[in-house]
Amino acid sequence: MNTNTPLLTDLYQLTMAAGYWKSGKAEQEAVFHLFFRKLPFSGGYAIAAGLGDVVKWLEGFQFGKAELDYLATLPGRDGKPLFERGFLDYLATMEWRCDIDAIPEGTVVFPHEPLLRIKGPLIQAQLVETALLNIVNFQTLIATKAARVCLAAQGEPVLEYGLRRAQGPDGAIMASRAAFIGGCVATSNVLAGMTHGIPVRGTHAHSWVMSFDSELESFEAYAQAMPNNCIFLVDTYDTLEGVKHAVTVGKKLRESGHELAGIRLDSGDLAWLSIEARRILDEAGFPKAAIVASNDLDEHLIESLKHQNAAISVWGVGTKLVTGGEQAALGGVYKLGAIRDENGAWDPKIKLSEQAAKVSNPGIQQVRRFTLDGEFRGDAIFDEDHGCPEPTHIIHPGDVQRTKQMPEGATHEDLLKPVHRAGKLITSLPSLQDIQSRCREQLTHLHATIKRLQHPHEYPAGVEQTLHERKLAMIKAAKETTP
Ligand SMILES: Nc1ncnc2c1ncn2[C@@H]1O[C@H](COP(=O)(O)OP(=O)(O)OP(=O)(O)O)[C@@H](O)[C@H]1O
Ligand SMILES: O=P(O)(O)OC[C@H]1O[C@H](OP(=O)(O)OP(=O)(O)O)[C@H](O)[C@@H]1O
Ligand SMILES: O=C(O)c1cccnc1
Repeated sequence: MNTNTPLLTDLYQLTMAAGYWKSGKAEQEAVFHLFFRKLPFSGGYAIAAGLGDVVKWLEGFQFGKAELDYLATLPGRDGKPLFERGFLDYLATMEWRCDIDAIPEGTVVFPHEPLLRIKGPLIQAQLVETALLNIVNFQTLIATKAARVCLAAQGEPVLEYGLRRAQGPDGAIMASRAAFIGGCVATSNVLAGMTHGIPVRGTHAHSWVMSFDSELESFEAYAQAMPNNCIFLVDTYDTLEGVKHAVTVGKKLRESGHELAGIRLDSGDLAWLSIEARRILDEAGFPKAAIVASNDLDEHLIESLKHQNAAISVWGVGTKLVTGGEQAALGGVYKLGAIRDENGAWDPKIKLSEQAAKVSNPGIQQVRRFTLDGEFRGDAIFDEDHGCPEPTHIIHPGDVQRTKQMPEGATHEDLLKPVHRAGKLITSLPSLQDIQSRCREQLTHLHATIKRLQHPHEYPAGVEQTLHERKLAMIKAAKETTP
């Protein structure tokens, strides 16, 4: 199915677009920000991901004949066409003309920070909301999960095994991409390998063993067929007997000039079995044979197995990685920050809420990150139109009592970088490998307490004080004028 079309959207984006067109607001310049309010997995950080696919999706942002013909068939509540011909003719000539600034993929990010900023004709910036959220929410969720899993594995390789249990074919490809960004070294998903250049790896299933009269016979046949990819799944009948069969075949492999790459454990007590398997392999002269483990793993189980001194050297993680496990979605949102008035001045916009953390930030936002002694020390969300005063004070987005000054002597960097200008890509996008390296490097700048799984320390990310004060004034004014 081709999802590279502007129809990958909610109908209400198109009804609003028709409204903007009809009321003469379509071309009015607006700024939207895409951000999330709450970190996933009760964690201490998230990893930005999805921008590469956003850029690809926007390459297909044209209303072609098929799309327009379909839209022309949609009925309103009275049975007459929902969309006027004039509006559809306008869509037919539409070309993507917005500016995009984005936090590069693989960057550690925090609540309320715009991951994407879209500036351009109101109608266009509005029409892309749903697809951008779909792409960025999912990939940021999975890249974050992968980073957590990989940190728990303490640098040992993590393989992504999720295709069979992912949320559909497209979700699986995006999950493989995001999992690689978060630190997985390879995927079992061959199409993701071809599409994104992710290394592919694989062992064999229980069915292979079961299709032979004995396990030993199955390993021997596999060694004949795949002498350069021998990782035997040893738990079909009796795991430690399976390890011994792997050793028997490993010795024959060696005689033919090949090496036993390892074994895979997929059930039972993975700590005890891995320790026993390691002993058998070492004593038989296979100290380099890897022990791969799989079976419903996630970051918590991996951390527990590490505490139990499991002798696992490669981690195969599927379902809980590619689906997000305990968290099915990242709740990222897309909000209007400002709109240009008739005089050409930016008019900041705010969405009110009873909950402080749900009141949107007004203006044209940028994120400034402060680094001291190689450690990320805090982020300030500020309005680019007003600048970021120094020294910089930030206010906690959900609790105005909590303020913090960014440390003196810290260096700083603005995280949102130009990607599109007037609809054209003006930067070269990094390779997936470079994005993965960035993610790994970024995580080294976070204090260990922010990365721990249980009750992590909260990273200081907040609204710059003068922006906060303007926001308070806008809330007050809005409450006074709202009937
Ligand atoms: N030492 C361990 N400590 C904590 N959890 C473990 C340990 N060993 C295995 N597990 C996990 O316990 C869960 C249950 O594993 P177990 O193999 O007993 O059952 P299972 O998944 O039903 O087995 P099967 O795959 O054969 O159906 C799995 O998620 C597995 O990863
Ligand atoms: O547990 P996950 O993290 O989702 O990892 C993927 C799982 O998929 C396979 O099991 P499956 O029973 O589908 O097939 P197999 O064991 O016969 O290979 C594999 O053995 C893993 O257990
Ligand atoms: O290659 C493997 O071991 C594999 C692939 C997919 C799912 N589970 C295991």
